[in-house]
Amino acid sequence: MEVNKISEKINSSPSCILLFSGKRKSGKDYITDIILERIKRENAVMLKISAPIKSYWAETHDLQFDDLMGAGEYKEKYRQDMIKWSEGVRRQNYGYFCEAAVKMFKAHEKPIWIVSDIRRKTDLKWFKENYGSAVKTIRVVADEGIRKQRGWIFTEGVDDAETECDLDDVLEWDWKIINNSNESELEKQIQDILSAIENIMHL
Ligand SMILES: Nc1ncnc2c1ncn2[C@@H]1O[C@H](COP(=O)(O)OP(=O)(O)OP(=O)(O)O)[C@@H](O)[C@H]1O
Repeated sequence: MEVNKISEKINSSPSCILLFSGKRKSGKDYITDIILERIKRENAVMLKISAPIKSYWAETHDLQFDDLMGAGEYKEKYRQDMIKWSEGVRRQNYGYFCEAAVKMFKAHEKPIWIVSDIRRKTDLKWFKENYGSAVKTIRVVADEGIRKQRGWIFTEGVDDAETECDLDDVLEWDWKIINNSNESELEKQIQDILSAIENIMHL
């Protein structure tokens, strides 16, 4: 028990927080899964800001949390309502769901955090305000044609909504990953990020 307490304390300030954003089907999940796999399990945790929103929605509407988190059609039925509700909460406290995700995934137990679904400038702001230089930002980019091949279809009310577009005019990212299905190019970009993490961890 005591040992757990100590390690929690040591890791209570994360060394590195990777914030990923990108358009639908750019490959955020694909890439963050690879990065998580390559980092030692005991060092990293994956956070999804959408998880506390979907968890609340599942509980209060008698729905399946896993299906809401999945890539299938199930979540689409509830998307607009979840967005509307979460926007109301965010208006009162823009960091509410970021903080809820940190708690939900017990992120403070690990030194490296990977957040796969940053959508708003206020998400960036909250992490930077709270964790400063530990925060690194990554934009995943893929050509529209490639995203279409991966199943993306432009949907009014979704692809033109703030949730998908708020970060389009942010130009400064620590890394931009081009994910057009060129495996060796992607591998090199992932290696750059892993090397940077390694350097940070050895400081
Ligand atoms: N480099 C790649 N090589 C092969 N398949 C890929 C690659 N990148 C993404 N994919 C595939 O494309 C599909 C979409 O990728 P992914 O789910 O990671 O996108 P996303 O940005 O998380 O999408 P969304 O925002 O809609 O959740 C998935 O089936 C994924 O396996």
